[in-house]
Amino acid sequence: MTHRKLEPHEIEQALQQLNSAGSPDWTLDNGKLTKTFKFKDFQQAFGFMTVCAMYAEKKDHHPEWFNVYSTVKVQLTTHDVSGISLKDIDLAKKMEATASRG
Ligand SMILES: C[C@H](O)[C@H](O)[C@H]1CNC2=NC(N)=NC(=O)C2=N1
Repeated sequence: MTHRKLEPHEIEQALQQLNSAGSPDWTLDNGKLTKTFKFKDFQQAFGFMTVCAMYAEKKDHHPEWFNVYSTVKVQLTTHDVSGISLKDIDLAKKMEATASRG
């Protein structure tokens, strides 16, 4: 997995890809790949976080996130490169797949 800091046009392309499947929820917010996931209840939200946490640990790439009941706001960035890398895109894709699986 690449560590290179992505160029703005590459991030734009990745955002379009991430959003093409569903609603245009992924944005670049303060230099971070951001989305607020809404679930049915806390159990669904925490189940999502559990799956993503194990994936993050396996990949050694960890999200910033904020959970209130059924809402999980995630902010992805790569500290190593002070920006967005393919690691963030990969984690975002995993989060999409996990959330849509329910
Ligand atoms: C030492 C360890 O590999 C690094 O600190 C990893 C851990 N998790 C990480 N997570 C994120 N989001 N960015 C990083 O640069 C990062 N680096």
